[in-house]
Amino acid sequence: MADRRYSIGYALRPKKQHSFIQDSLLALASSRGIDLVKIDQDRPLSDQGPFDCILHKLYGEDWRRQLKDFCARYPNAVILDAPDAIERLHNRISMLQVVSEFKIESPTESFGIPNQIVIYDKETLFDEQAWATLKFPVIAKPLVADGSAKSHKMALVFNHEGLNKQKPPIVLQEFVNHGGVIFKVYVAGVHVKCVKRKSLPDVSEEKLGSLQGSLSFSQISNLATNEKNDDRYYKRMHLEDTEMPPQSFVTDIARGLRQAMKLNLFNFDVIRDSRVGNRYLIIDINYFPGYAKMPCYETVLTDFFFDIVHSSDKEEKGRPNFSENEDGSEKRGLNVRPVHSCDQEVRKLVSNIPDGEDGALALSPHSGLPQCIENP
Ligand SMILES: Nc1ncnc2c1ncn2[C@@H]1O[C@H](COP(=O)(O)OP(=O)(O)OP(=O)(O)O)[C@@H](O)[C@H]1O
Ligand SMILES: O=P(O)(O)O[C@H]1[C@H](OP(=O)(O)O)[C@@H](OP(=O)(O)O)[C@@H](O)[C@@H](O)[C@@H]1OP(=O)(O)O
Ligand SMILES: [Mg+2]
Ligand SMILES: [Mg+2]
Repeated sequence: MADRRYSIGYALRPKKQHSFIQDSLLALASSRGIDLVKIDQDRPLSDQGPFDCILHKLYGEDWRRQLKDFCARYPNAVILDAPDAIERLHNRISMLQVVSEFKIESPTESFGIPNQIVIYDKETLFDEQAWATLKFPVIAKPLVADGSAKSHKMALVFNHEGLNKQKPPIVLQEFVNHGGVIFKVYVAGVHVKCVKRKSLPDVSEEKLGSLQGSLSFSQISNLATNEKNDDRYYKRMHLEDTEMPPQSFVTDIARGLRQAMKLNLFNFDVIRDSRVGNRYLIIDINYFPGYAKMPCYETVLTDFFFDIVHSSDKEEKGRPNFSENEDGSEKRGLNVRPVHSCDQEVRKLVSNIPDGEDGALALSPHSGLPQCIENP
């Protein structure tokens, strides 16, 4: 009997669809028995499918209702992810509260969040006592993180004068010097991948005295990145010398966050506190981020989809810990394999482009197709 095929419906905004649903992803998923099918947003969801799983990044009451109706009709379908779980990330306070909800054992590294307060109105903004516990510079971030352009508009505030311009409700978060490099950790179920990006430069005490008011910016780490965050990008952005945080440490944080939030698809931004060297601060968590910028995104996402549809076979659907071993430890997926040259693998699959000299390809344990291998 032919192997069963699985169908994953996706509902994304046009920009997201364009970046995420690439031919290379469709082809790799298809080769492993998974069809990614576009959901027609002009028709009721429950009239479409059936789908084994729904992948979505849409908001609003109508969409929630549609998901509910679909689940009533297809109770075995997996929804990635539950709207209530995603909701927590739409507020920058509840977003980071989750960081205190789990612990990890590490003899050398520690993690947390920067000092921060929330300001709901102008009066409190002018009330010195409210922010007496904070040290300048601070970053003023809109409290709401709903994906709108406005929700990404931030300001680096150097002194009291700079606070006057800010429009509550905002979070005031201490700016922590971190060497101008941010780590973005992409999570798809048990699969975890950390990349480096350019960030705001450090602000020295001497410079702080001479800086006026505030400086506005938006999505700084996304500048110049519609490209993959690979070695070429690191070289161009002079990031190649920055040491990565230990992979086991970021994987442990990813698992803690995933289980506490009950989310499968997110990334989190981490900075390394320059004053403490081995202390890491989580500053942002995003639902369904720009995975396509991650090296090997096709392989990571296909592995994840494979986990999901096969765990739903075993009626473990929707559980964030679907891929744990019997003793409770996680199957690490991508993390345990030495990897290099992933684009080649996918290009070969899509268009039969032959391997170059460095195209050392390993065989997939599942399909016999070449696996994504990354630079060690
Ligand atoms: N506490 C902090 N200390 C130092 N730099 C920070 C801090 N918070 C934010 N930044 C810098 O500001 C940038 C934007 O902040 P943040 O990630 O919170 O915004 P965002 O709009 O939610 O970003 P994204 O595009 O990742 O969703 C970060 O990438 C980092 O460069
Ligand atoms: O495309 P979307 O609108 O989902 O934008 C998301 C963007 O992904 P993109 O690169 O695909 O644009 C993400 O970038 P990376 O962290 O991966 O760099 C990050 O900025 C999210 O915060 C954005 O989601 P939002 O907060 O605005 O909902
Ligand atoms: Mg961010
Ligand atoms: Mg964000």
